[in-house]
Amino acid sequence: MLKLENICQTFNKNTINEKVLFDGFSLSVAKDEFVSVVGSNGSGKTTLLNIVSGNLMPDDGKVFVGGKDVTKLKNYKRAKNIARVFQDPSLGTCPSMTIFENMSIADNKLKPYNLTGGLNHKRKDFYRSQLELLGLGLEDRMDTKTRTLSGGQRQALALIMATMVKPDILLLDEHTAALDPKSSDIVMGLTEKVVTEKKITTLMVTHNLRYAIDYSDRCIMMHEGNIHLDISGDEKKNKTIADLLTVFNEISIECGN
Ligand SMILES: Nc1ncnc2c1ncn2[C@@H]1O[C@H](COP(=O)(O)OP(=O)(O)OP(=O)(O)O)[C@@H](O)[C@H]1O
Repeated sequence: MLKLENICQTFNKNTINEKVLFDGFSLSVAKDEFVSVVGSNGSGKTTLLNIVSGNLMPDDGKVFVGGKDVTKLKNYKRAKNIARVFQDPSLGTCPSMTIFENMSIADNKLKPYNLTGGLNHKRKDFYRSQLELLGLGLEDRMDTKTRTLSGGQRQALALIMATMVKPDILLLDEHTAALDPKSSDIVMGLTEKVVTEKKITTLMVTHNLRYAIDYSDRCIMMHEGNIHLDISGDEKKNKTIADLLTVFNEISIECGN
């Protein structure tokens, strides 16, 4: 479903701050696979998501989604097929609009004039059923402005909005990092439910090693723009957080951190 081939990316080329991040980076993600991406600060996780979403055009290499070469496609065009939930709960929803208005906009995503499409009252029952999936009672608060929701509720809503029109790929960019431990667990559980029920190919960047092991089909650990560890199946099942931490520390020691 997703393929990155020989990606090269250097920041601040030919300056004293030159940073070669990717030098022939490749990754393939199968359809419906849920991949967690962990790694130290600066290892390239967010840049990887930016390259997939089209927010950053790599210096070299190719990006394929569903077999189609999207390397030259701008981010707003890729948004039809790729959805993203960010770390900051305020980025996924419009705070001055109600839950219903926010969902109408997300629902009209693929229509040509989505802002003028207006509110689709005929779809209200569908929106309600989507919100019911969350089990947070938001279906009874559809006229509530989203700015009055908690961070966890907003992230849960952002998740539903991002997946309401099923994307080919869902990018989760540390989407639980700004939440308290309980809300974070709730949103992570909801993520698993939504992604499994809707069968969405997912790439989740997280610093939470427990989430990385427990919720994904496959876990990759990045280090300095390379994949240092790539585990799935029984190999992943048998790994503990302590095992992952050991690998993490080994890399850091090699680096002299
Ligand atoms: N626009 C940019 N200009 C210059 N350098 C950049 C830019 N974007 C990323 N970098 C550099 O590339 C490296 C990887 O950054 P990236 O944000 O992808 O790491 P990360 O793994 O997501 O880190 P974190 O866990 O801290 O979010 C870092 O050294 C960063 O400073």
